[in-house]
Amino acid sequence: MVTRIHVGGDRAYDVLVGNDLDGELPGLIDGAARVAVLYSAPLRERAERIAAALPGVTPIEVPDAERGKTVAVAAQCWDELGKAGFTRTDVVVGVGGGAVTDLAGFVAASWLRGVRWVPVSTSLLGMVDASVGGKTGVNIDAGKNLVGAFHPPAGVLCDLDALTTLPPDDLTAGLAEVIKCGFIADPRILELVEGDPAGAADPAGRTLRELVERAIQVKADVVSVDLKESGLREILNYGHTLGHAIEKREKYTWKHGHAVSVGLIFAAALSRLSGRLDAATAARHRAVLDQVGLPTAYGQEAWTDLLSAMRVDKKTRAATLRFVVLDGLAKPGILTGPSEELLVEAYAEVAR
Ligand SMILES: NC(=O)c1ccc[n+]([C@@H]2O[C@H](COP(=O)([O-])OP(=O)(O)OC[C@H]3O[C@@H](n4cnc5c(N)ncnc54)[C@H](O)[C@@H]3O)[C@@H](O)[C@H]2O)c1
Ligand SMILES: O=C(O)C(=O)C[C@@H](O)[C@H](O)[C@H](O)COP(=O)(O)O
Ligand SMILES: [Zn+2]
Repeated sequence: MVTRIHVGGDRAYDVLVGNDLDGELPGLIDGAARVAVLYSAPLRERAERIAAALPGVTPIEVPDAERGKTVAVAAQCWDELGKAGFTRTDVVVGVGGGAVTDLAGFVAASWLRGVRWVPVSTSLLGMVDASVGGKTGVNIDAGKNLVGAFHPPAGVLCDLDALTTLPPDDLTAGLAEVIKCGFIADPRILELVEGDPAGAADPAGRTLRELVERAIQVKADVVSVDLKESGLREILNYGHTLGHAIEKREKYTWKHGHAVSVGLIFAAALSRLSGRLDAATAARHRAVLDQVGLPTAYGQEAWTDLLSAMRVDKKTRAATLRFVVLDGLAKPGILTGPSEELLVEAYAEVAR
């Protein structure tokens, strides 16, 4: 059974969730004479299978994970498109996790000022988050995803079969974004994870499929009305202000989902300490993240680095830091300009 989740707005498309979805791809690249297929080594065979059914393929193997999400790799991809004579009716396909699809989307957004692209999402995090919503980009030394573009895909394929080969640690990392969606919008997600943590991490199970569909729906509902993050979309950044700072400090060697997990503890602490969230809901963050084996702590000595990294967060306005917080379960809001004292107090809950 294929589930189709619609993403609305000016450039609407569908996210398909199911098994054995490769046959859907030719329909999404209609009219293209050339297709660039971007992938990294762990997805080589999958990409080759997909490429076999497409016209005029330029295969582009990129470095794996965050090592591929750089300006230098994007420039190599542009060179390949140039050599292939890639035109405005051609299509970029990204086969992989969030890092490869963010790169592929950015290459598509910047080539000839924007050509079509399709993420074939193969990681849990990619399915529930990175491939949906049109945020594309690369990391630079100054910070995570600081160079990029909003460029919605033509469609998204989330083939659940791919999750059976995903390393367990990466599957767990994806659960951080799923749990984030539970706190900001859909508490049923939290009940499902708390009630069946093993099922939540079972790539062939029904619990995980329901989690995938629910998390995609949360994201689709938000980006359908606010593609360019003029307001509502900021809620999807819950846990990310500190999370991205950790990724930068770790020179992008930490998994995004792991950093977001620590960031969720910080965001919950900020919400509680600013008097906006009850203690039980704040404590529920650590409990559920612990249950699935996600990290919830980071070093005390890192604080100064993290604070300066948070200053370049995209939600910052002038010198004012802004954080997504909760005013209750599924009631996200913004905390503007918290005192450094409050930030330090909240960080003590991460560093303990
Ligand atoms: N654009 C967005 O809205 C958005 C949202 C959330 C996250 N992101 C980005 O997504 C990235 C994280 O994505 P991720 O967690 O997928 O990490 P990732 O892309 O680095 O993939 C993790 C690892 O799993 C491997 N892998 C992926 N699918 C596999 C499969 N089916 N079988 C075997 N190995 C497989 C990858 O090759 C990689 O080694 C970060 O860069 C983050 O910033 C973007
Ligand atoms: O789609 C969004 O908007 C999000 O904030 C989702 C996040 O999970 C994701 O990591 C996103 O890439 C972060 O965006 P950024 O604009 O803070 O780089
Ligand atoms: Zn994220």
